Amino acid sequence: MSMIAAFYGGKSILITGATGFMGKVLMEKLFRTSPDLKVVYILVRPKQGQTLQQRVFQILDSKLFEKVKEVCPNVHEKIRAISADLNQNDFAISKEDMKELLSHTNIIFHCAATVRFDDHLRHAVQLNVTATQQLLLMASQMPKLEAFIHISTAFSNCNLKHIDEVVYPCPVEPKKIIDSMEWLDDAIIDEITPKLIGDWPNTYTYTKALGEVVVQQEGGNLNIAIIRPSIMGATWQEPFPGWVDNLNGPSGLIIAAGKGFLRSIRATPMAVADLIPADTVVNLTLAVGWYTAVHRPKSTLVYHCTSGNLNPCNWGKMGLQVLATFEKIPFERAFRRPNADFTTNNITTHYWNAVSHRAPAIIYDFYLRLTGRKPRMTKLMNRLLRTLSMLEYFVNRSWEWSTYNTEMLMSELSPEDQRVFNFDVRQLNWLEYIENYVLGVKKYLLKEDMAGIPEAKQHLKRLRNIHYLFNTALFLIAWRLLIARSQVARNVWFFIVSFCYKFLSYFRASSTLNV
Ligand SMILES: CCCCCCCCCCCCCCCCCCCCCCCC(=O)SCCNC(=O)CCNC(=O)[C@H](O)C(C)(C)COP(=O)(O)OP(=O)(O)OC[C@H]1O[C@@H](n2cnc3c(N)ncnc32)[C@H](O)[C@@H]1OP(=O)(O)O
Ligand SMILES: NC(=O)C1=CN([C@@H]2O[C@H](COP(=O)(O)OP(=O)(O)OC[C@H]3O[C@@H](n4cnc5c(N)ncnc54)[C@H](OP(=O)(O)O)[C@@H]3O)[C@@H](O)[C@H]2O)C=CC1
Repeated sequence: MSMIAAFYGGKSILITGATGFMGKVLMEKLFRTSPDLKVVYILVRPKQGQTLQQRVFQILDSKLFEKVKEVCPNVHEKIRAISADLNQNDFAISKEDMKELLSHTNIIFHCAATVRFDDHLRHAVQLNVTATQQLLLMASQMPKLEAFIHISTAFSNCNLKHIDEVVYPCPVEPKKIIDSMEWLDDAIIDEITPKLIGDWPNTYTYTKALGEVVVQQEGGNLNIAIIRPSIMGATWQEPFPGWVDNLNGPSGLIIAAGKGFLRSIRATPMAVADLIPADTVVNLTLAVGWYTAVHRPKSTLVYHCTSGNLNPCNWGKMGLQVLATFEKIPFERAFRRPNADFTTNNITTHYWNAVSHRAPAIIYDFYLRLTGRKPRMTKLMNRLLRTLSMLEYFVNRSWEWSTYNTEMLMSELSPEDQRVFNFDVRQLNWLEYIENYVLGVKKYLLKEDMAGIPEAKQHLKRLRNIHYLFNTALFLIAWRLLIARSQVARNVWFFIVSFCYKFLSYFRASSTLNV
C-alpha cells in the first residue's frame, strides 16, 4: 500500500491554479491515487463567460480525467470550486467560503501564478508575490493545516549559474516592492522595471524569486516546502504519455516548427534543455506534501525538480528528435515543410529571420491580397519572432541545480511509493519522451486526428515540389539576369555547357565502342 496515497485519504486539500497546466495534472493524480480524499477546494475565477461549475465540468470532461472517473465516480462531488480572484483583497472570497476553507483545510498546494514573461511588474507582483503573502496569512489561520506547498520555478534564480536548494535573498526586500506597487503609477513602474529586475531576464522570474523570499520570511510556524520545477513539458507516463494543453515552454515552438512557420531559432545546441515532465513534477509535489506534513522538517526545504544533473538532454538533441518525429507524424495543413535549424550568432539570426521568416510571410500575404483575402501571416510571424526573442535567454545558457533534497526524499520513500509517485528522471528515455510530446501536441493541443496523417504527408510532398519548383525558377531567373549583365558569367556558362556536351559525347562514344 502506498503511504503517500493513504496519507491523502480523508484530507481536505486546497489548490490554487487548479485550472492551469500543472493544477489539472495534480488534481488528476490526487483523485486517481487517493479517491477517498475528503474534498479538494479549488480557487477559481469565472473566465471567458464560463461559470465556475462550467469550468470544472470542462476539466472533468477532458481526456485527462477519463481514468479518474473510473476510480472515483463521484469526483465532481469532491471538487468544491470557490469563487476567488487572487488579484483581489482576501481573494474576493465570500465570508462563508472563507470560514469553510479556514476551518477544514489540511494541505495547501499553491500553484497559481502569472507565467507570462512580459507581464507588467505590478500584475506580476500582485499575483506571484502579494497573493502568496495573503495565502500565507490565510494559512496561518487554519488550525488543521499540516503542510503548505509553494510551487516556484527553477529559474527564480536564473541570474546565478549554480543554484542550491536554498532561498536566495533579493536585492530589494519584497515588502518594499509590494508597498511601492501601491503608490507608483504605471508609467513610473515601466521606467524602473529594468533597474528593479536587474540581471533577471523578465518580470516572471524576478517575481517568483520575490515570492520565495516572502514564503521564507512570512511562513511563521507553518510547515512549508518550496518546489522548483524547470521547464514543465507534456506528461511522461501518467495518466498517459504526451498530455499537454497549453503553449508555454517548448509546446508553442513545437507547433510553430511542425506547421513550418519556425525555420530557425537562436539557440545553443549544446546547452542543456532542462525539461521536466508535468507528471514528474506532480509526483514530487505530492511526495513533498506527505513528507512535509508527516516529518515536519525544522526549516523550509526547497526541492529542485530538474533533469539536467541526473539525465541531461541538450537543445540540439531535442530539436533533431522533434524534426524526426514530424517525418513520422506530420501536422496537418503546414505552411511550409518543417525544417528548422539553430543559429548561434546575431548576424545569422537576422539573416534567417529576414529570409526564412519575414520574406515568406510577405510573399504569402501578397498572395492572400491578390486572391481577395485578408493578409495575416506577417502579423503571426511578428508574434512568433517576439516569442522567440523572449525564450532565447533560456535556450542559450545552461544551469546547474543541486538536487540533494529531492534525492533525499526519493530515498525516504517506500519501494511502492517510489513506483506510484515516481520522480526519478534517470529512468526517462528522452527520444521516446520527445516523440510522445510531439504526438501529444498534435492530439491534445491541435486536436488533429491520427487518421489525417496520410493526407498531411501528401500535403508535405506537394510543399516539397512547390519548394523545388520555386527554387529552380528563382535560380534560373537569377542566372539569366547574371548572364545578361556579366561577361564572366557568360564565360562560365559556356564553359559548363561545352564541358557537359563533351562529357556526354565521350560517354556516348565509349558506350558505342563497348557494344
Ligand atoms: C537542429 C534542429 C533544430 C530544430 C528546432 C525546431 C524544434 C523546436 C523545438 C523547441 C525548441 C526550443 C524550445 C524552447 C523553449 C524554451 C522555454 C523556456 C522557458 C523557461 C522558463 C521557465 C519555466 C517556467 O517557470 S514558467 C512557464 C514558462 N512560461 C512561458 O512559457 C510563457 C511564455 N509566454 C509568454 O510570456 C507570452 O505568451 C509571450 C510573451 C511569448 C507572447 O505574448 P503576446 O502578448 O504576444 O501573446 P499572447 O497573447 O500570450 O499569445 C498570442 C498568440 O501566441 C500564442 N502563444 C503564446 N505563447 C506562445 C509560445 N510560447 N509559443 C508560441 N505561441 C505562443 C498564443 O496562443 C496566441 O495565439 P492566438 O492564436 O492569438 O490565440
Ligand atoms: N509551466 C512551466 O513550465 C512551469 C511552471 N512553473 C510554476 O508552476 C505553477 C503552475 O504553472 P502552470 O500550471 O504552467 O501555469 P498556468 O498558466 O497553466 O496556470 C496558472 C493558474 O493560475 C491561475 N490564476 C492566474 N491568475 C489568477 C487569479 N487572478 N486568480 C485566480 N487564479 C489565477 C490560473 O487560472 P485561470 O485558469 O483562471 O487563468 C491557472 O489556474 C506556477 O506557479 C508556475 O510558476 C514552474 C516551472 C515551470
